[in-house]
Amino acid sequence: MIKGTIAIVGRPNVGKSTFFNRLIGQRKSIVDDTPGVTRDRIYGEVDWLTQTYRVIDTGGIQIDEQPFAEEINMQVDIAIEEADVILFLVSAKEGVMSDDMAIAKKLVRSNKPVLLVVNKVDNEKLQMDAFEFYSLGLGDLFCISSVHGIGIGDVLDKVTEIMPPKNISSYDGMTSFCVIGRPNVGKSSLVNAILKEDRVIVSNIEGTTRDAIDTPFKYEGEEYIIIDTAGIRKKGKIYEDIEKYSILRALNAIDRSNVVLFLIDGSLGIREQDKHVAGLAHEAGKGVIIVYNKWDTVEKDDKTMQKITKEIRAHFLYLDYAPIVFVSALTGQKINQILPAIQQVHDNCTLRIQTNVLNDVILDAQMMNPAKPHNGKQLKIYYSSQVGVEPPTFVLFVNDPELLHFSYKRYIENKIREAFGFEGTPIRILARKKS
Ligand SMILES: Nc1nc2c(ncn2[C@@H]2O[C@H](COP(=O)(O)OP(=O)(O)OP(=O)(O)O)[C@@H](O)[C@H]2O)c(=O)[nH]1
Ligand SMILES: Nc1nc2c(ncn2[C@@H]2O[C@H](COP(=O)(O)OP(=O)(O)OP(=O)(O)O)[C@@H](O)[C@H]2O)c(=O)[nH]1
Repeated sequence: MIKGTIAIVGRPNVGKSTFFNRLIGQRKSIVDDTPGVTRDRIYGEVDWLTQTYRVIDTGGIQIDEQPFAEEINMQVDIAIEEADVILFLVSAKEGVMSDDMAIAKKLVRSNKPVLLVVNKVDNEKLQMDAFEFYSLGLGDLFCISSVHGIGIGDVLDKVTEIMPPKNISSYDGMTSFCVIGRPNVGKSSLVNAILKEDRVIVSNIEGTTRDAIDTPFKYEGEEYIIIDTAGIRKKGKIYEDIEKYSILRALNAIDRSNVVLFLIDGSLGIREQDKHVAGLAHEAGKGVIIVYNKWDTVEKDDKTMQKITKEIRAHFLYLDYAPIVFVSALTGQKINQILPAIQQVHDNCTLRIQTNVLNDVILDAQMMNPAKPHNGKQLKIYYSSQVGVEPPTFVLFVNDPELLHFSYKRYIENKIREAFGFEGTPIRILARKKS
């Protein structure tokens, strides 16, 4: 689980993206395997000791035709809004610049934990030069060289030390969910339809979901909470028009949710941008429900639903576990299917399978269809056990983890799903060598 968000800020050319890539380095290749996810990504994850943090490179958030000072200003605003800890990057090669001072001033006022990180300290001489950054008034400094990978661990140690604890436990016992989707798919309308009262402003102008907060409510004895995805409050429309920023907002909401509703606009059908959104939902390891909205606008006969289901499956192969519901937020058609679906999916996300029952299924699967030998070596699964929930995570104890190939893992996953359901939740399967 993500334990907090780190944002990198700094003026251009101090080495933010080099540092960012260094942080997310070893995980990048895994994440980039998800199809449809933006390649020039500005967010990633870093594992440090036992924790996982989200990292944002604000340097990648740009607005067209904005004066340069405006742009940095916005990047710092976004970091202050989104991050739990801010890493302020400066460069020992260039020394203190006026833009550094402007950023420092803003950060000091923000009351967020800030670490001053002096980059490009490639040698000892530059280390001496770094001292001038004490003049920025941000306290201790961390000298690093992103290119050479020096000093990064000390920064992450400090991040771990000062990261404020996440206050997610207040939502214990409730099912939290968020609604994500391209602009204008009907997110606010759906929230309103679920709540049956106008707590969220609805309008047909793109990017108008604002000023909402997490909304708890009760339905048939169960407690739910809708996690808000609104943009920076009252900072103006410009922020909400930035696609990369809306992705960050969605990530933040997804982190805090048990279940994600991924909305598609039925009046337009599946669009390219939907793939980015779907990728976010899938990567997070949360429960996912695909909601095909504006069903009222679709001309249909008795085959339409089947046809669209096929289309959705073909476009979002990696979300094959997610149930699909067809609704109209406007007319209220089939809206009553949503909360039961959320509840069911959340139950599946937290389902625990008894070890002996699980082992029966896995051993049967293995007997029916043993793994194909690889270089003359045959995979053997001795036993397995479920080690986690949200998402359900299984460890297979095997003779050699290298022998567990993607297709066989897929086969085992399908057998687990056949036996236990798990609709709506991704499943993780890991292989360990039996000791
Ligand atoms: N010597 C040295 N050069 C570095 C180091 N880190 C980054 N650089 C170089 O500094 C230049 C700028 O690096 P970037 O990572 O693109 O900087 P940035 O802050 O992301 O720049 P913008 O994208 O303009 O915001 C590149 O030529 C890097 O190779 C370092 O630790 N030492
Ligand atoms: N016909 C029809 N129109 C809908 C439905 N749901 C939403 N709309 C309309 O679609 C438009 C956008 O709805 P919103 O709920 O504001 O969409 P949103 O996704 O929150 O939009 P942003 O805040 O821009 O991201 C409004 O004009 C809604 O009335 C639906 O089920 N059927």
